[in-house]
Amino acid sequence: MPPAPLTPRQRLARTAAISALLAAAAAGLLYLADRLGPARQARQFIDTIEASGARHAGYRRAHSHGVCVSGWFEPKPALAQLSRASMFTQTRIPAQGRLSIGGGGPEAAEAAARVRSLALQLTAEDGQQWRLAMNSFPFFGMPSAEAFLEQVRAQTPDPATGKPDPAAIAALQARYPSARAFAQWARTAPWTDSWANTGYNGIHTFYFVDADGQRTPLRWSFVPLAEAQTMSEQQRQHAPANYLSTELAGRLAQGPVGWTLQLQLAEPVDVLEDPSIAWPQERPTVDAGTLWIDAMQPQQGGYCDGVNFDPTVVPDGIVTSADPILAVRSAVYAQSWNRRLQEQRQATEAKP
Ligand code: HEM
Repeated sequence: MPPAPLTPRQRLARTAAISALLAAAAAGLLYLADRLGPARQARQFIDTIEASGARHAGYRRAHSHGVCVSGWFEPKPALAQLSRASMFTQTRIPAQGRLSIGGGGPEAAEAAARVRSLALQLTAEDGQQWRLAMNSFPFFGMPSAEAFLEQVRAQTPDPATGKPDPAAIAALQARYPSARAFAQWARTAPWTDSWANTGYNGIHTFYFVDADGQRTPLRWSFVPLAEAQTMSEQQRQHAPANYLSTELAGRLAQGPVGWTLQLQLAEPVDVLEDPSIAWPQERPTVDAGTLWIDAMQPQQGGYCDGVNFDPTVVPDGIVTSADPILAVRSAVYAQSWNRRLQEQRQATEAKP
């Protein structure tokens, strides 16, 4: 016997049920695309970086060479006015970090690296953390993660020559003004002779959120207290491989080294979500506290080796901007961290 025809009410209920199922499936797919998208992009990034010659088992895929450092941060009252982060009401915040050089392998010559870096992890008494990973350049060379991936590909040595294809590099510079500006910075910026007299820039926009929920867009830099001394090209070429580590150890034997945390406040015209565009120097700044480093240890076996200095780890009172490069960094660093920890575990298990 054929089924009885549906009443209008039953037809409506069936249509509603099918629509609900379709909506749930679509929402599920969107969720999966969102979850898998960044992870897939991160794997692609790390695979490309490794193919460019930077696969050093057990080490970071970038900034592989560095030392662990520790000390404390002394916030100024101005900081607690801009951000309600609980740590900014403390007089001292314990700081752990890592000083490193950009690119290169774990054995890279320290003084020859154009880019130097400072990563930090500040931990509040209530356990909240603020992680930062900054470089000595004042803006990023590429306006998007996709453009940066293109650059990593272009820098991959051609098997025939053992060098990157100069035409590919030139093409990138022709296409991206920020790449040209970066090359100009790399050619002309002073080469200081110490990690301690180098400045480090956050370059991404973050929001500081005060007790009333007021959001201030800003970027930060750590400006060295140590006097700048520069190195000539000849001095750099003849410096021992561990020049910066030895120099820092000598300084720390005399006492702590410091940097002022300087906040640069945005004007309404400033581009918030593109770290390849530096804000004009005349923007107002706030001196927000002092970082002191008083100890260092080798990264091998040091506590910083196992830390992922993901710059999107922020306490309540700091909010990341929608800068897409910042989001990509988070996924890529996790991928790099996973791979190196897995390799370290395998190496330990393989030991007799
Ligand atoms: C799409 C852009 C970027 C990619 C794909 C990328 C990639 C990486 C990777 C793979 C690592 C190793 C992470 C680890 O194993 O823990 C790393 C480390 C680092 N990156 Fe980036 N990076 C990007 C942009 C930036 C920017 C804009 C800055 C600074 C302003 C920066 C600063 C650093 C620093 C300081 C480290 C070393 C952190 C540490 O000592 O653990 N990176 N980066």
